[in-house]
Amino acid sequence: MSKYGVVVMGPAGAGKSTFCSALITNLRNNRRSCFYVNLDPAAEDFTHEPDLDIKDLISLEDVMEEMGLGPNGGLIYCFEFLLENLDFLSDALDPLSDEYLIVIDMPGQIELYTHIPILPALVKHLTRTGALDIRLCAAYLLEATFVIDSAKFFAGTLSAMSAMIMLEVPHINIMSKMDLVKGQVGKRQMKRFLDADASILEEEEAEEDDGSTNPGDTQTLMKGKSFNRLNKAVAGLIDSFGMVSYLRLDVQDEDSVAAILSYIDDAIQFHEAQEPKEPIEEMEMGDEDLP
Ligand SMILES: Nc1nc2c(ncn2[C@@H]2O[C@H](COP(=O)(O)OP(=O)(O)OP(=O)(O)O)[C@@H](O)[C@H]2O)c(=O)[nH]1
Repeated sequence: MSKYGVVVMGPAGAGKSTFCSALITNLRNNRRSCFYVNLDPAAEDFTHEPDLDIKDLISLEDVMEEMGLGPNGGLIYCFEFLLENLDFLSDALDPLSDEYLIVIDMPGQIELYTHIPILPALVKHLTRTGALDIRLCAAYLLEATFVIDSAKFFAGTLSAMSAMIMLEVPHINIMSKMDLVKGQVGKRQMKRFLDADASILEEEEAEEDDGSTNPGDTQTLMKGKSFNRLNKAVAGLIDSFGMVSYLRLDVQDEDSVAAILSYIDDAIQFHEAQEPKEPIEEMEMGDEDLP
């Protein structure tokens, strides 16, 4: 048995910090030990004070001021600095006993999860056998009201998929802010997206062909017949990964938070049962892993 943790990711404003807070409340109410790590160097207000805060190592405000960087460049700089100072994490996480769930709140800039190797290097450090050896699960949040049309749904799902491929840890998708999906039409619409398949695009192409529309959901991924094959290929790709299932989250509803927590527990245990442990020598981080 080892320590385990969840990395909470997703675009800006998706509800990551609110979800972390709901998760911590649930864990504490059930007398489970948790350790809250804030890795957003710009985050200010917290419902639960972080046990470890990247701002104690480096703050985005200072970096922007002193290095003359903008918010995105500044964020990358903060993470590069964190990677050069991994003892900041190790010193705090290493002494924790095995029953702790470590909740890691990430910033909303999705480039961190999609195309630069910073987060994979960080995850490697956290999970490395013989070092911190934390069993990690990734939770990727997308906001329900944002993904209620298929263009945004597929764009969001592709970014979630990209994070999954980059990190190589058990991954769950979460549709957040479900309380904002109102009315029968909205709920019916959302049901199609919670467990979607490529046929969503086909249905919409048929609707466009016969001129009919679906309230609040009239876009295909890319409009126009010439894009039909590309739309289908993208949808088929997502389908083949089995990635288009979302857990629903309404932070006001404790049952939805508890259900997600049990998925996190299961994902980590399943992964632990499946994955042979990698020896520490093979996981040594080389220069090529660093950004
Ligand atoms: N109605 C509703 N609002 C929510 C929910 N979760 C978050 N919010 C609101 O959405 C806004 C953004 O929430 P955060 O938790 O700060 O989102 P975040 O993903 O951490 O944001 P960044 O750190 O800026 O990327 C806040 O105003 C929250 O109160 C939810 O489940 N329902």
